[in-house]
Amino acid sequence: MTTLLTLQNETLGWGETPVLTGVSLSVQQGERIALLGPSGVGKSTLLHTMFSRLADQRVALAPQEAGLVVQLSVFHNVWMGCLDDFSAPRNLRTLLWPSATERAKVEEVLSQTGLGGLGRRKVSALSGGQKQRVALSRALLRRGAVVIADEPVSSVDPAQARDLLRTVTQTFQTSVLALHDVALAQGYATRIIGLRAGKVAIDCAADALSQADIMSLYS
Ligand SMILES: Nc1ncnc2c1ncn2[C@@H]1O[C@H](COP(=O)(O)OP(=O)(O)OP(=O)(O)O)[C@@H](O)[C@H]1O
Repeated sequence: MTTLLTLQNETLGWGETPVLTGVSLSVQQGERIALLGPSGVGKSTLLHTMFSRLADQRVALAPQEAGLVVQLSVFHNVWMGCLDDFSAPRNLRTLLWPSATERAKVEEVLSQTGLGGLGRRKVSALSGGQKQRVALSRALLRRGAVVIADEPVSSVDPAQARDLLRTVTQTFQTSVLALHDVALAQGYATRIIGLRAGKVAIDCAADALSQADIMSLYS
């Protein structure tokens, strides 16, 4: 088994303010990890730390606020996922005159996220759920060893959320997703990390946990 990152008794936070203390965990290649816990407990904080510790890997990131440039088209926002694969002049050319091949590559991932045919649409004209799927499409186009995503399907319907997580699983060998839907998390994850009151309260194989075990995070 290959270990991608390890945290050992670490305090995580922003500036002087600790959010999580005594965090010890590692992420192994091939795991599908769901990060659960009440709002504000520190899921994004932990994802941020994991992302920064994976600097030697190609990581696709879908942050909670999506990080989209809403004045640009869906195509351009998705293409951003692979900007660092190309030179600045090539990226400038793509910004102004995307080629048919580039458009087709993006269209392929858009069809996987239910956004087929919307490449030329301005992101500002999309719904919240569509914007979320643009952010996920950008991660899918990027590919990489790991995907880190913060509530990537919170604004889409349950059936679509399951389909999208299946696509994520097929594209990435390793994934760490913050989720708020416990049933969705149990269906997707091989491992669940649960945060409660500033600590890692659960770190366990998903199939070894009952619904009640998980709900204790929220009581
Ligand atoms: N970029 C940031 N700068 C400073 N403080 C932050 C930042 N992001 C989060 N925090 C703080 O860290 C704490 C934990 O927030 P975090 O976003 O990690 O929780 P969360 O579990 O992801 O919440 P939610 O489910 O609501 O997204 C909060 O007190 C929050 O204000």
